[in-house]
Amino acid sequence: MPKRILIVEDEFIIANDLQLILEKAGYAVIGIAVSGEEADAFISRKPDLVLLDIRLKGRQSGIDIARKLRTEHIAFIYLSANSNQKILEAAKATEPDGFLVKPFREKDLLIALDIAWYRHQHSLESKLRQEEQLRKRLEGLREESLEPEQKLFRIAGIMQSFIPFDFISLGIRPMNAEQFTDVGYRRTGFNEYQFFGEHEFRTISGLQKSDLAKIVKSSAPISKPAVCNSDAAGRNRELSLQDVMMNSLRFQSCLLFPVSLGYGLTAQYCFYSSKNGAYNNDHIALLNRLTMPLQELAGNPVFLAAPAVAAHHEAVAPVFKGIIGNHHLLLSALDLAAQAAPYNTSILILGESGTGKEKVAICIHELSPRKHKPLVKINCAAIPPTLIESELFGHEKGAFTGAVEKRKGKFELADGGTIFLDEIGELPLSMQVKLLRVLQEKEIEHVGGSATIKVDVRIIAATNRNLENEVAQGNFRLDLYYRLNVFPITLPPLRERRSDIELLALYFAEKFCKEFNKPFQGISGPMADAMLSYDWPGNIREMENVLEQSVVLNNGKDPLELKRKLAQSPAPERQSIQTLEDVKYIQRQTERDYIISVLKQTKGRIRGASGAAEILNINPSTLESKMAKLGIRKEGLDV
Ligand SMILES: Nc1ncnc2c1ncn2[C@@H]1O[C@H](COP(=O)(O)OP(=O)(O)OP(=O)(O)O)[C@@H](O)[C@H]1O
Repeated sequence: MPKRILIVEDEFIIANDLQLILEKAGYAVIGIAVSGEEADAFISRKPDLVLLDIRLKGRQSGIDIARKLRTEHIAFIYLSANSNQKILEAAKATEPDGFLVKPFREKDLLIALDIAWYRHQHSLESKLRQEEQLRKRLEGLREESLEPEQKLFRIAGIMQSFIPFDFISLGIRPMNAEQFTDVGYRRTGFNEYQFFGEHEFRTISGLQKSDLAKIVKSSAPISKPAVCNSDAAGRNRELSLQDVMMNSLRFQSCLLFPVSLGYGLTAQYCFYSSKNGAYNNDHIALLNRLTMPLQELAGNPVFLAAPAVAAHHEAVAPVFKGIIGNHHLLLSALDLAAQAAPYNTSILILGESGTGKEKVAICIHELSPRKHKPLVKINCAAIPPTLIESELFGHEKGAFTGAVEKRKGKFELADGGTIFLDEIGELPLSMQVKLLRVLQEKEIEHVGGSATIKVDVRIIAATNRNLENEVAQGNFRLDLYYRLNVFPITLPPLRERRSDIELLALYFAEKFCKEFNKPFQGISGPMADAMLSYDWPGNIREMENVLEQSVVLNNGKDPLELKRKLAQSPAPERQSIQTLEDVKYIQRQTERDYIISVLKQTKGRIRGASGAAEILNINPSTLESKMAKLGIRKEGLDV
């Protein structure tokens, strides 16, 4: 059946042209609306996709219509000649499935439609599947005989990837006795929570038992879901428990969701986040759809008598093995990873060099049903452009000089499993077309061969580049970008999650002490201070190197010390070389120092005649990849 398109455009000639192009390409145009009011009538007929001009006749703009389309889950593409930044920002916030700047070519329109439909289908389909899973898991809890506080603990684990929170609580309103009975969990890691009963609520708020109960009793009961942000003006009402929590634990936003339990009782679920503006109508809509199971789970009056359990940390499952940290930015990224892992959706991991993109890719594979099949990694920057096609897709015997025998490519090797395309931003344009074909057709051809080979491979790509900029500069294909960007996950740089520095430092210190068989005597005060105030341009990889160096050069009796200043990399002090690790370490430092000195000589220039790559006689992409691995940043060279 042809896809049904609605055109919302007040310029008659453009609308007519669009209709002709669309019908020629096999789409069914269900109508042309010139205003929001006219569009409303067509939207009720549920088009598959809407082409939407931003400026329209009448009171409503295209952006107003877009908000409705979003809630109705209808795909839409903006068509606009408007480049006003403010309007573009507002348009972006409605999460369009595409954007075309007028005037555009027929070809651009058809590609945009194709991509928009693919993106919409994938995101909607996966959202629905995930929501179904969520409902089933919540309903499943009913069958388990769990203590009330265990129940909220399990609800927390199930909800965390859908509604981001740093704290979740549940209380029954109104409170009858002068007794505080709310329970809560503070998120301390991926699937790790600290229990909060009356004692913990009192400790963090500094309130007496009776004062806390009084606050809850005097807070106006809520009957409708509500979102509050810490920057909301005009707080002239009575202090509520949410205010106490937001102030004491410095939360920036909260979402209150009441469910009626009958007999005048309401269960109040409350989600708190350290991020301002973390909650929106989509979260409320999701909770509304889950009212039944949430009601049944809270409806047990035993909740009222939740025993005060001592604070405990509990790790449910080590799903993200070896990923250290509990900053909310990291945890939100891991939530997304856990959500996407079970499906075949392509994933794009974004983040600066050394933030853990590869590590997260490995975890996603391990969490997917493909875990018993291979995970094949390929660094697109490290392979010379002339070899990359045969590396990825394999070659026939004699396909080129040196191809002495037929060889399988990485895609075939990864069949049934996952391929991790690291530094995807470095992929030459000619290869980008071929990769797009694999994504669309799920088949490859050997270099020098003509037979097509079916492959079943899930793609996880990663980059430290801003791909949108690369697209704008013509270095990356827009269609491939959209295909890969179905599920983006951004890993925060270490300087944006400073609270994890200590945890990571201890983790690496202990790891290397074990590896080099040295007792761990702690980290010296000056080293800890320096690490906490440093910006870590090379992120976790740089920290790992720093700790490795400190352990290698430590005498096993004193606490670890910094062996070089963190801001720059001065020439290494001469050290006694006793083990193979010492040799490897010094080799790496020497290579790092040599590359830095060449880069300083070329004033940071890598490519072109007399660039660092030419002087070092290596490929520029290989040099960039080496720099990333050795934690060298052009910005930090001081040239
Ligand atoms: N959260 C973490 N906990 C512990 N170790 C980590 C964490 N994140 C990354 N690492 C370690 O830091 C190093 C760099 O991580 P990784 O190679 O995954 O980064 P990357 O973002 O893929 O880097 P690049 O962009 O340079 O390829 C690895 O040794 C990895 O094991």
